[in-house]
Amino acid sequence: MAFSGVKNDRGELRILENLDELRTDLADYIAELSEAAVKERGVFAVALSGGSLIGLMGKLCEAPYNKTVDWGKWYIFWADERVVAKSHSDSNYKLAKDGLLSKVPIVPSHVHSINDSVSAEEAADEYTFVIRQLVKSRMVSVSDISDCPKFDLILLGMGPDGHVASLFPNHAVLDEKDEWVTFITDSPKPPPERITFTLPVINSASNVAIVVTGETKAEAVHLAIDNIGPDSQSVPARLVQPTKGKLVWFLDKPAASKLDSLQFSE
Ligand SMILES: O=C1O[C@H](COP(=O)(O)O)[C@@H](O)[C@H](O)[C@H]1O
Repeated sequence: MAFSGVKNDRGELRILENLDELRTDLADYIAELSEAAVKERGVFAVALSGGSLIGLMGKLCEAPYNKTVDWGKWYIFWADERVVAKSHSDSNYKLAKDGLLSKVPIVPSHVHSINDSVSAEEAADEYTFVIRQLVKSRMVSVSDISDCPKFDLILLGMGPDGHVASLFPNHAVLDEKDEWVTFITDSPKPPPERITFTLPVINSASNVAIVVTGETKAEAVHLAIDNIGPDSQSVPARLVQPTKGKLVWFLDKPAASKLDSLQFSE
């Protein structure tokens, strides 16, 4: 690892030498959280994102994780989803199914994807209802300081504009305080219609990981993590601040290249 430590109030930073190291560290981290949650609660409720994240989770499909992780106890959700058919190449569900879920023994009824045959608004409402039922049965915990669900882990990627889930810069969706899951129909990144966890839900999780690679995202990483004043407030990733949970950043060296004053151990 090139650097590991805590950076101001922005959580733990893990900067990895290369993508292979990042994939291994991420798999270890997820496997450890899964083991701890299963020991404590009997289940592991994890929300995925789309994009590059799924490929970076690939080691979980390999030994030893494919055998040692208690896959039967996993409950899968999406922190955001594109409102397209599940068979569409833009679907975050399809991405995760092809790249991860079809390769490990997850129980199909534990996979909670959105209804792809209704409007974005209906899909967000139905998804909220699904999560509510699972909170009632305690498959998903509940926050002790709000009525929000408390996922064991929410895994986020970040776009070059600093968006996380489908929370885009300067979008009204960033101000949503009442809903758990909301929708947008004007995403600046196609496809336009999406559902997304809101900031209160993301910030109620026990653990949040933001996984970012590549130089094209270095400026957004700098704005999201370093103390640089008002400019940074428009970066959605900066608004990820778990109230009681733990935030960990997984970065490769190019993504971390614009961070202030970090000493890399070569
Ligand atoms: O559109 C989306 O983009 C982000 C970032 O994707 P990446 O490919 O740049 O990592 C992703 O986290 C989100 O789930 C997705 O819907």
